[in-house]
Order: sequence, then structure tokens, then C-alpha cells
Amino acid sequence: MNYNCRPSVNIKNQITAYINYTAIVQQLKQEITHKRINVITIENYPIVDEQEIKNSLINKLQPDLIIHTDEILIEQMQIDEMIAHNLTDDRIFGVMSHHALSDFINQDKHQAVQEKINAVIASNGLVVVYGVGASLVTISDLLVYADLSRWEIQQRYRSGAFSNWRANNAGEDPNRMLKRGYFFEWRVADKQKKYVLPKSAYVLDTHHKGVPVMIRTDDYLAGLKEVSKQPFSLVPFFDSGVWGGHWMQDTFNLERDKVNLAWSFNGVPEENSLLLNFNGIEFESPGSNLLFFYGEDILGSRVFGKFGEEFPIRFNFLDTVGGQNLSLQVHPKLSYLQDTFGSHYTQDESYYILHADRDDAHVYLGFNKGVEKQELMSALRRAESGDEVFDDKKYIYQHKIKKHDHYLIPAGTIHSSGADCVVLEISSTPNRFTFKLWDWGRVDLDGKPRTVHLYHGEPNLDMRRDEDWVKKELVNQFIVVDEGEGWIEEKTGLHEMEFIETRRHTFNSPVIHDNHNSVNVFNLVEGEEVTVESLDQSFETFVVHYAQTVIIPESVKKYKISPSGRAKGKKCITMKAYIR
Ligand SMILES: O=P(O)(O)OC[C@H]1O[C@](O)(CO)[C@@H](O)[C@@H]1O
Repeated sequence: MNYNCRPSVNIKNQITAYINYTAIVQQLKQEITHKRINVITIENYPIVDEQEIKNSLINKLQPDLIIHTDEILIEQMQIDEMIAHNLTDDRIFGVMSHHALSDFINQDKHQAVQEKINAVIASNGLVVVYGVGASLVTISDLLVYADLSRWEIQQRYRSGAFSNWRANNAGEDPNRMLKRGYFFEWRVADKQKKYVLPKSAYVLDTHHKGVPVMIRTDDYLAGLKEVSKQPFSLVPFFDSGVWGGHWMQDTFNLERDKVNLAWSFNGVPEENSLLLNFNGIEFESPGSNLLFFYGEDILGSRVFGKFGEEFPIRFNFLDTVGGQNLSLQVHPKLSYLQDTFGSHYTQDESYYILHADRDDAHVYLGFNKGVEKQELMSALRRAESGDEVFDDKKYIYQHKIKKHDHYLIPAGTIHSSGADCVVLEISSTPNRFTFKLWDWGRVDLDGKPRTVHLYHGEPNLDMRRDEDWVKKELVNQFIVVDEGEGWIEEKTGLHEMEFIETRRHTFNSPVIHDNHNSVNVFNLVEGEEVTVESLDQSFETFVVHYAQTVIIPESVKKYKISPSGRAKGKKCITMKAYIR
């Protein structure tokens, strides 16, 4: 199976890149000499390895003064007090922060630091300022921005070697570190990055220990602009989980050393990296930067007007082949999410079945007829306290699945994917808001039970969603909407309560796609290979393999998808999503 785990986008622009610290130091020293620089600022995203940057870069510049941003900030304890409401005591859920980094500056400390800097400048010395929010410290002559993607950040949280920003909590429960990241750290850091990165002279890819890559910011932004005009794939990542399976390991031939693979995130710019290939030199960037700097080109003005710089569609896989059921869960209704967590839109979902490993594989979707909330909640509470095993057969409707089924899961619907299947999850993006109701009495891979949130789940369970309603509204809602020579297009969802529209194309000859004035995301759910071609030669032909997720920016109005390679003339199927 030809599955590319490191897809990159070829950028036409010829650029100079500085690879490793020796080359970077040399370039910055040249800048210092030629431009008579007194203050260099190296600002970074949280969890970039600041110690490495200090030892291998800053010290090598032999500055007269080094300042870390923390020197102008209020104490950690004061920050904790200010964000206590955002962090909450819960292990998983917080409340979205609307803070800015500048809220945490201590004016007296700031003034004292500025005086120290002024003294060095007066004697024509060199000052290097670094850290998160470093550009807030003083005006600089040269600004470098060091960046990092979310997946690498999560790995670093888990490693025990890194603390959250201003937290001193290395080794803490990674769930709590992730919560601080999601609800606070990334919010303030993104706000700051949107403002600072475009003002910088250079950007630094710090994903690989000891081997950073530095390029000019103009080249980087021009590269992102190029990406915003063509189909592209993000770098997928794979993660193990208590219910994880082995289909991805076997089918894609990857990460076989892991106990299992539960998730593959492959169409989530907030989480995935984007790999820019400048004539053989790879530069890894957070996918979200595309939205921050070219959001309107990527989403289209209609969708950009609704969602701003957030990517509203998420594609990921859930693999339970040889694994177990997901937790029995529900996602919050929109008003609950807005009131309780301060998020804009909720996690509406759908399951497209990529593979069912046995005839009686099933999903849990809605209730059996006549189930009362009070009785259900009592049973769930008894199960949570360990008094008894939850009788899922009594309460929850189970529906047998087969390959290429599509199940719609508007927020408020109780659901779970059963064991022995592979789901392509097509959902709206916020990915933290799963309220587990029952986790089958098991413990997680770390030996601890996963947190169940009955008090959040209860108000969100829509008891009207029983077997009859589910069959009528959520199961295989296929309607043929168009067809031509060798192709057919079906509308498959999502439910009218959800803002994503999904279309399935089955074809053995070329199909012209219209983008519906929205970003499009698709996955090749059947067939070995297809190509995506431009109708006006504005981008190079893009080759897509089985199970690959592709993002088509809205700037590409129409495009052609054709079976290619060994799939030429054979049946292929794509599942595409866009915003209604
Ligand atoms: O709670 P569980 O069992 O890990 O469930 C998996 C969940 O993971 C996600 O894919 C991402 O959070 C959810 O959408 C899904 O419902």
C-alpha cells in the first residue's frame, strides 16, 4: 500500500535556507555586522526548546546581554490566579481563554529591563531577547520567530521533559498539560503569533532536535501563499489508544512497534503539520499558519466570514480492528458548548465506514425505544461507581455496519464506534469535547481509568433520538444528486443540524468538481490512485492514493478528479466535505 506519511508541497520559489545552528549563527552574525544591529529578538511558540536555542544559538552570538521574556512578567502564581477560571479543576475540560500575553507584563520589571537594554545599546553592544512573547520586551532590530506544531507539542508534554508555559509542571498528567495548552497557552500564543510572525525577518522550524531550519519570512509567507492555490495534504499523525486496532499498521505498513494505532489525524490544520519543500529542503510548519495568514484564500470569503481563521472541517480515522469499542459518548449541543466552554461551534460528527472486519461489526447510535433519562442516568451512575456493569444492550441501539455506510452524529446523540471497524470521521473541528458516559469498565494504556463526565453528558443527551429516529435521520441518507458518463454523485449528509455537507462520488472516468464556494476536503475511500487536475493549468497535477485526505483551497473553483495509475478505468470513490 502506497501511503505517504510525509507528504510535502513543492514550492517553486528558489530560496536560501539555513540548516543547523552553525549556518544560522553565521547568517545572524553577518546580519549583525552589515546592518549594525543592537537588539535581536528570538520569539518562540510555547514548548519550543528554549534551552537548546540559548545554548546553540544565542550564546554563540556572544551578546553583551541576554534577556528572557519571563524577566518582565508577573509571577507564575499570579498568572495561575488569573487563569484559574480557564483551567478549572477538571482533568480534561477548561474554558477558552481570551487573554493576551501583554496581560501578564509587570510594568516595573519591564521598565527595569528596558533600562538595562538601553545601557547596552548606548555602548553599542548586542542584546538578545528570547522566549514566548519576546517581542513585547523591547523594539528589536532583527526578529526571528521559532515555531512548532501541535502534535510535536503534545509529544513533548508527554515526554515529561517540558513544562507548560509559565507552569513548572514537567511530568504532570499529560491530559492536564494538554488542557492548559488547548484552553490557555495555544490561545494566547496564536494571538501573539498572528501579530508577530509577519513582522519577523526569519522563521525557524524547530521540530527536529538539534537541526533547526531557518528561512526568510518573506519566502515562508510566499510559500504558504502558493499552498493556498493548490490541492495539498497535511502530514498525518498516528496515536495509540485503549481501543486502538491494527488495520492502519497492517494496511499502511507503519509504526508496527506501537501497541496499536487508534487515531490518525490527517485533515486537521490545527493539529497537523504542513511540509513545505523548497527545492529539496523541507520546512515543517504548523498547518494552522495557513489559516492565520491566508485564511480567506483557503476557506473562501463565505466560509471565512463565518469561521474566521479556524478550519471548520476535520477528517480523521478511528481504527478498532482487533481492538475495542470507543467510549459510549455524547458531544455537547451548541448552546451548552458556548455557555460552558466558550467555544464558537460544536463537535458535530459522522462516521463513514472505511472497513468492517466482521459481519456483525456495529455502531452504537441513539437509544432503544422507550428508554427514560432518569433510569438511564441511574444505570450509568451505578456503572461509574463500579457497582455494576452498564447493560448497553438494554439501553443503546446497535446498528450493524458495512463498508461504505455513512452514519450522521449531530451533537446530542449518544454514540460509539464498535470494535473491528475503521471509521473515517468527518466532523466539525473542536476535538476536545467528548463526554464519556461509560468506558466499559476498563483502564487506559497508562493503567488509570479514563475520565467519565456524566454531569456534562446528562444535559446533552437527546432522548428523542431512538432507533426509529436514528434509522430515519442518521443512517445512510444517500440521495443521488447528479450523474454522468462513468460517474455518480450522492449527497450523504450531514444531518440538517450540522453545517457540513458531504458528497460521495463513485466513478471510473474523470469527474469535474465544483467547490460550492467553500474549502473542500476529500478522502479517497476506494481505489488505488486518482489525480486532481486544474482546469486552467493553475496548479500541477496532484496524485492521491487510497485513504489519503486532501484539502482543496476555495481559491481552486473547479477541478477534475480521475482514476489514474493502476486504477485507470477502475471504480474509485471519494468522500468530500464542504461548508453549506
Ligand atoms: O472517548 P474515546 O473513546 O477515546 O473516543 C474517541 C473520540 O476521539 C475523537 O475522535 C477525537 O477526540 C472524538 O471525535 C471521538 O469521539
